[in-house]
This record gives sequence, C-alpha cells and structure tokens, in this order.
Amino acid sequence: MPAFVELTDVTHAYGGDGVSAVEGLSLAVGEGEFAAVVGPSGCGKSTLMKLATGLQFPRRGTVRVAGDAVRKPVKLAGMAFQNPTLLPWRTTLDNLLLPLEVVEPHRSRLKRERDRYVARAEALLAQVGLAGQGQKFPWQLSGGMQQRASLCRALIHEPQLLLLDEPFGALDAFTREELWCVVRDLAAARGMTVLLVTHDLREAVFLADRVFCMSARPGRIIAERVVDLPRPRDLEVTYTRTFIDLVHDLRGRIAEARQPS
Ligand SMILES: Nc1ncnc2c1ncn2[C@@H]1O[C@H](COP(=O)(O)OP(=O)(O)OP(=O)(O)O)[C@@H](O)[C@H]1O
Repeated sequence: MPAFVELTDVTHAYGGDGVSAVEGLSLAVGEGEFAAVVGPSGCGKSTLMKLATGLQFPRRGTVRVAGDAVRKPVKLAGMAFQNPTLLPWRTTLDNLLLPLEVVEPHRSRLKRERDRYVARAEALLAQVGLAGQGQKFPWQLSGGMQQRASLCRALIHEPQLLLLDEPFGALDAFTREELWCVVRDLAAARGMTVLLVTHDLREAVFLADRVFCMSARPGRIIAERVVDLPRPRDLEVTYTRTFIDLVHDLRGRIAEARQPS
C-alpha cells in the first residue's frame, strides 16, 4: 500500500521551554487506511496533526502527503476537532458551506453552482442522521448533532484525507459510540485515508486498521498494532476477547510511556 501521509524523522519545537514537542517522529499511513494515534497527554498528538496538514512545519525531517512535500496548508485534507467550532450566527447549512468560500476551486464556483453545493451539503447531513436540520442554528442542536455537522463540514470539499483530533472527547459515552458508527460508515463509503488522534483506546481499536502509540513528550512512535478485526465492525465487537486484549495491551504501552525515563 503506498504511503499517503508520511512523516520521516520529524522534530518540532514551539520554543519557550526548549523541549521539543516531537522528536524523531516517523509514521506512514497508507492510502485508504484508517490509522489512529494514541499516547499520554501532551505527547504531541495534535502537533502531529498540525504537521500533517501544513499548519506547522518541522524543524527537522520531512512530511509528505499524497507524495508531495508539505510546504503550505494541505487542501486535500478535511479536519474535525473536539470542539465543533460552528459559527453561531450561521445556519448549520451555511456552516457546512463555509470551507467552500475559502478553498479553491470551490470558491470561484460557489456562486454559480450554489444549488449543487447545497444538495451536496444536504446529502451529507442526511448521511450522518441530520436530514432536514440544515436551517437550524448550531445552538439549536445538541452536542452530538453539532459534532455530526462538524464532520460534514470537514467532508464538504470531498477531501482525500480526513483528520480527526479528539473529535468525540466532549460527548457522553452513548453519543460517542453512535458517532464512532457514523465515522466508520463515512470512511467506508468514501474510501478516504483517515488519521484519528484520541485518548480513547476503545475508539482507536474500534475504528482503526492500525493503532500507533506515542511516547511521552517529546513524542515519537514507540509501538504499532494492526487491528485484526473483520469489517464491517459493529459495537458488539468491543466485547470480544481480541478487542479487549488489544485495548489492554495498548493501555500497558501508554502506562509505560508515562513513566519518567
Ligand atoms: N502553540 C504552542 N506553543 C507552545 N507550546 C505548544 C504549542 N502547542 C503545543 N505546545 C506544547 O507542545 C507539547 C505537545 O502538545 P500537543 O498539543 O501536540 O500534545 P497532545 O498530545 O495533543 O496533548 P493532549 O493529549 O493533552 O491533547 C505540549 O507540551 C504543549 O504544551
């Protein structure tokens, strides 16, 4: 499988206390693969996302996406974060259309082809269980509904790469599991490459083909596990021996990584 996202021996520091956020970080995610990254708090998971999307550039090492060195924000990526960050004065539908007002070639087409883009946004809303909710404002939606809308916004320009940074961290356990299934189905339907950063080991194992575990700061990859569970997976899989053993194993790796060296 050719690598779609590839970080090679990357070191990045923000300055300030002089300790790098990540150091010697290498990771390759194949095209169409669903990868998850877990690790102790502050180990540089969000930094990895920023490097992979060209929001930060490494001091050392290289970052490549779809074969090209990353030198500016990566257009073929869509992103969703823990906080849905929908603009409260725009309807849900207008929030979804927002990236198209910024990203070319959609920007120039949006006025002429608005109906086509609105139809695309409505189809996405329907796909995540929000059919007919487009005219509501974000504050009229529950937290889980807002996060569904935020996923749609990340997908509106049909990205080849989806980056999810703790997307369900603020939700209750039931809503979170519902959204795992939404992401599972979106990823399967679109065949895109997904990179998920999460504290939740069950989430990582349920969704991913491969889970990478990072060391404590400065972060690098210290373990990698293939999730050998057949697809499509439903929530029942989370009660199987294979699933539980894998989560347990990852938990052990993170506990080790948290020990001061
Ligand atoms: N903009 C910034 N300026 C200075 N330091 C930063 C900045 N962003 C992150 N850091 C530092 O870099 C380190 C890695 O941060 P990062 O947010 O990547 O970790 P994380 O693994 O995502 O954290 P968490 O698990 O708590 O969400 C942290 O120690 C953090 O304080």
